[in-house]
Amino acid sequence: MGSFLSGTDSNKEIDIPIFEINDIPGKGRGLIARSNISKGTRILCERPLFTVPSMEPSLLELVLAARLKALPKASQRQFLSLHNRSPGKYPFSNIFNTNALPCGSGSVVGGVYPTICLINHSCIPNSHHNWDEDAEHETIYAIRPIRAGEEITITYHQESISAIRRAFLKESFGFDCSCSGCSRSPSELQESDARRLQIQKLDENIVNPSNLISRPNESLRDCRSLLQVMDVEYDVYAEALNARTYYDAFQVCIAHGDQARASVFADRAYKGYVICEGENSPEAQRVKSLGLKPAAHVSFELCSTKWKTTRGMVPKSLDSVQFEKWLFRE
Ligand SMILES: C[S@@+](CC[C@H](N)C(=O)[O-])C[C@H]1O[C@@H](n2cnc3c(N)ncnc32)[C@H](O)[C@@H]1O
Repeated sequence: MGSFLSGTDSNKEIDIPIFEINDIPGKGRGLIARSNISKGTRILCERPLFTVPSMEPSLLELVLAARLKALPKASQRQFLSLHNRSPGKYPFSNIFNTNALPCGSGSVVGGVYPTICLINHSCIPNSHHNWDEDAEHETIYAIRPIRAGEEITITYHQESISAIRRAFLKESFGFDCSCSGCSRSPSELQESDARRLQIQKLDENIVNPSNLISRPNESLRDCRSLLQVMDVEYDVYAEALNARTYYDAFQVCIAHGDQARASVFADRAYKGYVICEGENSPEAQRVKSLGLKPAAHVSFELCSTKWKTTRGMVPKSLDSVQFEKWLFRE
């Protein structure tokens, strides 16, 4: 448990860790890049000390005490050395709540890690954390180039306006966020908030089943708008974060029988997943195979066959502007 695998560059094993653990003014410990790290590099891969589902505090304290007791002494020390944002009653639960990362997006199960739990937060992070259910480990990938000396960051909280984000970080983790996203001027923050609200709204529209069934053109248009807003809000980070939106666009197309566009969207989703989860992640592999065989998806022609195409019907001679228009049916 808690075993640490070194970072890898372009899937090649590196002997020297590509980061060091330092004290960072105002943040406690954190991870600092020792050398330049390129986008798509696996910085860390770690098994959890343990995983625990969410439960009410007094029960959690008992469960954690039992889990800790079952660990080797060295791992117990690793857990106890993690930051506790509110010492006092329920010490194990408070350490767990300060550090646990969900085992998968939206999961109620959390895992704690000796090194990954030392990574600090940024609202515009340079790295992405991902739980691999099959391998039962958490990975950290660089989602943009990171310079030597720069802090490695992940996000503890997604997509909300700065006031809500900052209140959540204060309440749950006990700090006032001063990341590059939160340190923007008031007018820039206002613009960023407007984009984040738009991102939330578009996300909700895209997953709305009635749009998918009867207004797929609208769903595709929302995917296109979401990609554009993400590019402005997240700049060079967006390429990795956009994987999910490309996969949504894939699902819209395949539900109406359009294998040509679906295969292009799957390829783009795959490229994003490779950056933030690695070539061998289950999601990257699943989306890669859907790019080759879109009709294998469970929703193939689920809503209609009105957009029916074959995979071979992707146009070859369009310039990039025309190709995007074709892709999003504009
Ligand atoms: C998961 S721990 C991260 C590692 C921690 N810095 C340590 O020394 O162990 C979360 C805690 O780190 C600190 N932290 C994380 N991100 C921060 C940030 N952007 N600014 C200030 N403190 C931060 C807060 O004290 C938070 O409760």
